[in-house]
Amino acid sequence: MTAPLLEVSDLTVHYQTGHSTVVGTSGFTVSAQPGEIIAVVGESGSGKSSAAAGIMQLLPGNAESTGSVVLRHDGEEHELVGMPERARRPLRGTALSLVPQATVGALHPTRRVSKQFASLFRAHSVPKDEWTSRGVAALEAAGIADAARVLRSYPHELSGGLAQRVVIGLSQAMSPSVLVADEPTSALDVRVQRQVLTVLSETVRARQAAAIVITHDLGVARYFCDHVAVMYGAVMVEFGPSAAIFDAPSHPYTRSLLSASTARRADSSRPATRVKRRLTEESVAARCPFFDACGHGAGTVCEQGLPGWQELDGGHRARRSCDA
Ligand SMILES: Nc1ncnc2c1ncn2[C@@H]1O[C@H](COP(=O)(O)OP(=O)(O)OP(=O)(O)O)[C@@H](O)[C@H]1O
Ligand code: NI
Repeated sequence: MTAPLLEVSDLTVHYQTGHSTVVGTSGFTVSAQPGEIIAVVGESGSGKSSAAAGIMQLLPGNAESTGSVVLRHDGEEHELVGMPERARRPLRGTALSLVPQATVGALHPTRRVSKQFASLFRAHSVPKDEWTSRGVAALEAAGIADAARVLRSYPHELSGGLAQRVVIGLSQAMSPSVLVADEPTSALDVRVQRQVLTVLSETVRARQAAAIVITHDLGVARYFCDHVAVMYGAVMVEFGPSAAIFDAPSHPYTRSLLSASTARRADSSRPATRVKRRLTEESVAARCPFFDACGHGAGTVCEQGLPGWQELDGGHRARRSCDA
């Protein structure tokens, strides 16, 4: 097995609010091999964006992160946590790239596509005489046939699908080893979403890069991603190959997430929203995050600390102590 491109260990993100410290994500651990796409799923507030921002080290001012995020790019190893921002900045876009949310706003509306490549290339000191050929190559890699014309176009002259290919071309123009996409397509209609994800997954696999894709869409996790991480209450509760997660979900939360999505498809009603607790490091460590919902009463094993990982088959694991 080759060394993973991304190795995240025990990543924790805390937010300082008025008088308390809120946990965004705790103990997030994942690694991605070349060509691998990992989905992160879970309900709103479960810590997906906190994990993504922690990996990118693009955190708001009131946030603090601990743990380790190791990135391998061009034969070099970079530990992003604790690295001074001026050393980290040049790695973004080149070694590690954030795929922006697929909205019209992802492209500058009044600048030709070529200009948007130019600012990227300038920022990363690409020689000027290579800008056009590299822009064309990046667009072609994103499946755009008439790349030279698209490069000269303004965003409003492009269809939504084409604009999205441009965004994906831009995010990979510097051949980053790792892409992080937080809900990349949630603003698009379903048909365009699938086109974008097809391009994204094909380009990542073709380049043998790796991607972390945060999504609310279980279909995306199932059909576009190799592995799935399931989050609940700021912690990862299950991880495994997509087929294992969808065919043999183990954690009671994963099961409820999958059955809620099936029920929603059947009768279009939404599952009941749970009351959110503000999580602290103590409350995360105290019990299974799904304790309130799984029905096992007080004093049971579920309440005796955060369950450790149980290894199942083929890299599939779940953080569970009870047999619910
Ligand atoms: N800037 C912030 N300041 C304080 N708390 C925050 C901040 N950002 C996130 N949180 C808290 O961290 C927890 C995790 O939030 P996060 O945004 O990571 O979840 P998410 O899974 O991405 O949710 P969504 O699906 O709604 O995007 C939540 O309790 C949230 O309230
Ligand atoms: Ni989010």
